[in-house]
Amino acid sequence: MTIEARSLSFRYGDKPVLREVSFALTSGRFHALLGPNGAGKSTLFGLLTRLLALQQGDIFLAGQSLKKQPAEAMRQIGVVFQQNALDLDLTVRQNLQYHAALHGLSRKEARFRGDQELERFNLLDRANDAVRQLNGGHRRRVEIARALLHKPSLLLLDEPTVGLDVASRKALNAHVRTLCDEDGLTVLWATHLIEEVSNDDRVLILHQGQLLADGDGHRICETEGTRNLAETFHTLTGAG
Ligand SMILES: Nc1ncnc2c1ncn2[C@@H]1O[C@H](COP(=O)(O)OP(=O)(O)OP(=O)(O)O)[C@@H](O)[C@H]1O
Repeated sequence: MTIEARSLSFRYGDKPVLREVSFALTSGRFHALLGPNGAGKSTLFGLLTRLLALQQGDIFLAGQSLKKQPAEAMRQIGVVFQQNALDLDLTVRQNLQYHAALHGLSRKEARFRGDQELERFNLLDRANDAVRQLNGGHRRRVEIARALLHKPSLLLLDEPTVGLDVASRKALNAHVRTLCDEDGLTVLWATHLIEEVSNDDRVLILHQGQLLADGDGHRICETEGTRNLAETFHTLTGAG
């Protein structure tokens, strides 16, 4: 399942934040949305998840406009926002079950799906622990497991490694990549950290609300005449 943005522009008041942003993600691939702080990544996520209302342009999910089929379309999407959104005082399992109920899963299904995801994320033994007892990396894993409970085909992650140490960042990034390889999940991973992006990824570089590059990492480097993505990112945005 793919998502396509067509000519998205967005402003807060009279401040333009996104300008004519267009792209189409490829089903089953890991896509890195790379942009410095303030580039407009979270705003773009807000539009893709309908937290923000479209102002200009449209978004298509599996060919259907979000304007026409919002509820149906949203069932295909799982989201992990930048801010941790788990209830720290509930257990891991309770957090998952609560979220599953919001998606209309029965109690039995919720328990089954929750435990299935926890097992896959190597967290089943922590199911009865309060989230507060988990380290940052494990909390993020629970959030991703939660986002996958309703079996979406597209996973959006907005700077999911914020606040994690280097080892946890690497592990989380690697884990999400396996979800693409093993489950055919389409992933859009927003980050300002070049080390989370690989040359083989599809890379979208956003800067000051404009998409400056979109393509396979190595191709972008060829086009820009740069040695690697870090240099490309720096040349295009001044960041990195
Ligand atoms: N609610 C808001 N009202 C006004 N301006 C906003 C609002 N939210 C974001 N902005 C501004 O819009 C621009 C893009 O912000 P956005 O959060 O989308 O970028 P980002 O790439 O996600 O950056 P970060 O990683 O720092 O969150 C920034 O200049 C930000 O200050």
